[in-house]
Amino acid sequence: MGCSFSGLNALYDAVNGGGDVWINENRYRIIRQLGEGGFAFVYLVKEVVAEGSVKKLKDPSHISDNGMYAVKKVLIQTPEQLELVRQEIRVSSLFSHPNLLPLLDHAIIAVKGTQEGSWNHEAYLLFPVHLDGTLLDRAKAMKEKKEFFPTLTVLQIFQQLCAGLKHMHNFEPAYAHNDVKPGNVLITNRKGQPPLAILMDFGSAGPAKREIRSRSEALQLQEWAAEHCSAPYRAPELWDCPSHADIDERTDIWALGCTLYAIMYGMSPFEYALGESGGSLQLAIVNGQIKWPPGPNPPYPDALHQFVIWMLQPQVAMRPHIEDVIIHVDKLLAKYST
Ligand SMILES: Nc1ncnc2c1ncn2[C@@H]1O[C@H](COP(=O)(O)OP(=O)(O)OP(=O)(O)O)[C@@H](O)[C@H]1O
Repeated sequence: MGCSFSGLNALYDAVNGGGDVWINENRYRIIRQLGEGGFAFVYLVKEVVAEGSVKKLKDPSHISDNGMYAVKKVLIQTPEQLELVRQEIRVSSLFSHPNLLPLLDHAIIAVKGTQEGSWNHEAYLLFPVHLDGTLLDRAKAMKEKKEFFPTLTVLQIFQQLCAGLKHMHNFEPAYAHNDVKPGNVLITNRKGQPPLAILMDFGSAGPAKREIRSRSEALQLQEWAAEHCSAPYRAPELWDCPSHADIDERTDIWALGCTLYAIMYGMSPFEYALGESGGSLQLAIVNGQIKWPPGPNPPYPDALHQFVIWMLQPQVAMRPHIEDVIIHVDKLLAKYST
């Protein structure tokens, strides 16, 4: 799926009252908005099939039975934003795994800017739609109701995230997702099966290994991380990077540890610092100061708490790789599924 760039490839259909989007040869009717991000809106769309026409998606295994999809519209105002979207498209196209959201089609178009003679761009990215929302929505709703996922469900969701990440970490060269968090996991309920967990949003993903060899490289990395890696899930080495450091995909393992905690308790283990007067998220993270919910009789066995602590090693050299994490989650699943 190469990066197409043409005013003809996709165009917002003004003639039809702005209700339709074209992505290459396929036309989609916008049903409603599903969510929004920094410069993006995500819509539920239904494919408009002209009589006698045949659906032309590159990978026919992703053709939806009911014609429903998600379209992400990204507003692009600077060359840097255009390069970021192109990067997201390139990276998304690299992977094919049941726990990673596939990019089905895309188009980038030029649109007239507000100033006379100026041009901006819009990107349209087509994905399978998952209408049950994100892990963040679910974990927050449960927290409000003071409910908890059963231990087995926590592990089943977590195992799927690990499987998706392993696919990225084992890529040649290794890729890091760089923004693993509950808001980037789509959760779908399935009858008689554990919920399906799918990692999405590859806007921050890239080759994982970086050799930092000077103060200015370290500061550049911190600046990049401040923009791309959500603060409560950001690894210590991305907050306070030494002038000589070998960064690798274990930044994702840190975020994964925070995400396991969030599946249980609805927030990052460091988010408490934001609510404390004089509290500092960065200090809590670089010192690895996890706060567990107070009170006796925690809803989860100590083995799950220890699992989180093991992934949240502030020193990268001590932090496990994805293969180690998978061995451990498999062991816990065997233990708690009986
Ligand atoms: N395939 C999908 N199916 C259903 N809902 C989706 C889908 N993709 C995205 N969404 C919804 O749209 C929201 C924003 O999507 P996404 O995270 O990709 O945008 P973003 O601009 O990269 O966001 P952020 O600024 O948080 O990184 C998600 O939180 C989710 O609620």
